[in-house]
Amino acid sequence: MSPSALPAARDRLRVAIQKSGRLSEPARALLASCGLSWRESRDRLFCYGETLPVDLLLVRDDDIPGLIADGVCDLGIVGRNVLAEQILQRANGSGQDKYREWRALGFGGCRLDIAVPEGWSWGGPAQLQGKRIATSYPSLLQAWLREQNIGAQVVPLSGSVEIAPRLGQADAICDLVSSGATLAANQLKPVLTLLQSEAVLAGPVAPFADARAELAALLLRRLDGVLRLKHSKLLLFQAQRQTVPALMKLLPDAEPPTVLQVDGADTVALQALCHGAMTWQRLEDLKSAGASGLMVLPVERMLA
Ligand SMILES: Nc1ncnc2c1ncn2[C@@H]1O[C@H](COP(=O)(O)OP(=O)(O)OP(=O)(O)O)[C@@H](O)[C@H]1O
Ligand SMILES: O=P(O)(O)OC[C@H]1O[C@H](OP(=O)(O)OP(=O)(O)O)[C@H](O)[C@@H]1O
Ligand SMILES: [Mg+2]
Repeated sequence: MSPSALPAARDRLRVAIQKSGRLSEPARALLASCGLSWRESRDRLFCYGETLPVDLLLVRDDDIPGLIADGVCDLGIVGRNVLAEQILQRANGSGQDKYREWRALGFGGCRLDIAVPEGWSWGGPAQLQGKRIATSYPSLLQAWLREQNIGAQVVPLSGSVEIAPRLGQADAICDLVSSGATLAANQLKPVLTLLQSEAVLAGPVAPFADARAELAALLLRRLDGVLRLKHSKLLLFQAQRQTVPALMKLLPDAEPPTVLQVDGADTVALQALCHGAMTWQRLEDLKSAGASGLMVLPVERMLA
């Protein structure tokens, strides 16, 4: 799109998410937990924001970076794997990035791995010299091969990459791995990780120059609050004052606690916001160190 065709100033924010697939439900749930709600359209492609002027566009995940680059959408939720691949592809053409990762969102985790037939004894990246590698991420793979100074042939495929070695199309593959079940089913083993991926919020490199700037800042503030509290719990307990330092050593992930005197004696009540997982084992360790009346409460929202 030429600069003159850029969309006019807008006072609503448009966020693209995957229409259907692995990221669609968690992306929607995350935005809803930021206080957004939408009126459903009949075609389920565009949802009008009701609580805030933030609309949703439901699309194929691969289209999200391009929609942001063209200014059709302001923000998008997409896998880092897709974003990184398209940033490289576009950089080849223009040398300029128009969008970037704004926040990692903590779901949709997977890796972009190189995998080889189980029968290979793996001796390191140099073993890929002169080999054919099938992938849906040709730019990321090409960039890595260049960096490693390995001459290998990249075989681009849009899907079912794991079957390529069995079909004789390639010697190795470079594809997304989560549980590893698909690799195992195809007698392949992972040997290298090129990228650790998760869903990310993508947005333009240049700041918004109209009302969208404030809306994006509001959304980011809420997102940060939600992401920060994802695993956080409020821990309540009682203890003897002299045991508090030892107990706090067991809570390195806690914010400085609020300490309240319970009676005239030495007993105090503590409340501490803990950011790590509050497992049974941790509660039992606290009890052994002198804590009593332990209670773990969920934290829904926080505004610093
Ligand atoms: N096995 C996996 N485990 C976890 N996350 C994954 C896995 N495979 C892919 N992902 C992540 O989820 C994203 C979306 O995957 P999905 O399979 O839904 O995409 P798709 O088939 O390309 O969908 P679309 O129809 O929107 O193009 C991927 O880009 C990646 O970030
Ligand atoms: O390590 P695993 O847990 O087995 O997951 C890895 C598989 O998941 C994805 O495929 P998907 O299931 O989305 O199929 P598709 O790529 O054909 O759409 C990815 O492309 C791998 O093939
Ligand atoms: Mg896709």
